[in-house]
Amino acid sequence: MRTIELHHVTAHRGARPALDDVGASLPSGAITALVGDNGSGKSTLLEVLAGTLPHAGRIDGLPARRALVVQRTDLGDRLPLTAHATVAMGLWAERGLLGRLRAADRARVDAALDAVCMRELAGAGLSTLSGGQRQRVLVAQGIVQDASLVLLDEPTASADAASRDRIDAALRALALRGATVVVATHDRASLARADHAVLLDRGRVVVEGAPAVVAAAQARRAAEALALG
Ligand SMILES: Nc1ncnc2c1ncn2[C@@H]1O[C@H](COP(=O)(O)OP(=O)(O)OP(=O)(O)O)[C@@H](O)[C@H]1O
Repeated sequence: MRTIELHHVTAHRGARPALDDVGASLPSGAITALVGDNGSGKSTLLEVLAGTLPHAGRIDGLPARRALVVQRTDLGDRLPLTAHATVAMGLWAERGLLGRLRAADRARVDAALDAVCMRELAGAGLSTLSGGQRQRVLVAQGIVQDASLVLLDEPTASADAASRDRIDAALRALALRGATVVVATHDRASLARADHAVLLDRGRVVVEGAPAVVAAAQARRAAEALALG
């Protein structure tokens, strides 16, 4: 698999550009962290990569099999679904609306639940799970799709330290099997554990490179903003 390359990518939310002339490289077999303040364009970039938001500019190397994991910890309040059924929904795009799951499908769903340590709670209703557990189920829904590009919007936002570690380990396993993993995150530990990082500010790329370099740039900018009052 090859690196995904973005060239002069621009995308609008209403009349305003939410991404403005973005250039970046997303290596395969690696985790890329997207960081930046609220409203800097992280979610917009994920949606452009997922193909759910139109854009101008060029993206080379975008694979057909893409999975987007959104941050929706309120999900179970409205849908009477078990964790297992939620993960099985990840197979719909590939297999159509499923009736009875085949043994091979069930094995894939079980493996995805295993990857986030949620197999024991497979039969639990989403509404009975904590925010962090629901988030793990959504990550499993992303894993089950066997996508070459896995996009996750703040997958550890409402997770405790143990859930965060499990999610990060599951993302590492995806990268090890060759996937390009892109994670929008505000979590410094997740940034530090990534292989590559992109810092966005108001829709533009400020710096791209090693996580430590990007973290230092982010800290410098925060200190400058504080000094300016
Ligand atoms: N549905 C929407 N309609 C109009 N504008 C939007 C919409 N969603 C986001 N925006 C705007 O687009 C810009 C980029 O938002 P985006 O959600 O991509 O940022 P983000 O970096 O993911 O932020 P956060 O860290 O808060 O999730 C912001 O100016 C935001 O106000």
